[in-house]
Amino acid sequence: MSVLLTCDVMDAFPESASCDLQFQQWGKRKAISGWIRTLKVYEDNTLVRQVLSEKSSGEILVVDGGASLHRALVGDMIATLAMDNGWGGIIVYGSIRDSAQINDMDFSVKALGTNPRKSHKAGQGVLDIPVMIGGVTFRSGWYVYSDADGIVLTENPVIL
Ligand SMILES: O=C([O-])CC(=O)C(=O)O
Repeated sequence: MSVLLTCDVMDAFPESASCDLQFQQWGKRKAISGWIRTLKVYEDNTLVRQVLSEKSSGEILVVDGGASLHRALVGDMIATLAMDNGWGGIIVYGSIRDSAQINDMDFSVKALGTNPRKSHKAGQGVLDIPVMIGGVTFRSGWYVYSDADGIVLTENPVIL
């Protein structure tokens, strides 16, 4: 099934929320879309792993990691877990590691950058709260399109 591209969504609905932040992208799945789940953490990926351990019908986990480039919130093990559980992709406002391995996966991970330093495991964080990233607010239950050109949010899936 082909996924609607961010440009198509913006051309059809120019007032849609387009994230200005320039993320890096890893994984072979270059264009994804899906319902959003949000998670806010800081240098602690316990809840990232916990949420992605749940089965999903293609949702995209948006992790607000406070833009920290100091510790990786996702590595190849968590990315594999997410893919195997049916998640549509992961967007991290922070860092990842094992980026070369993730790049070879049939999955999509976006993040600000990479750091090999591992995350804390204290279990702190908040699930399903609105998070503001790159000038737009990601909300659980909204819809997201993500591809090589950017990230666009809509309240519901766009039908063209
Ligand atoms: O377990 C972690 O903290 C992250 C990681 O390296 C992985 O997912 O492979």
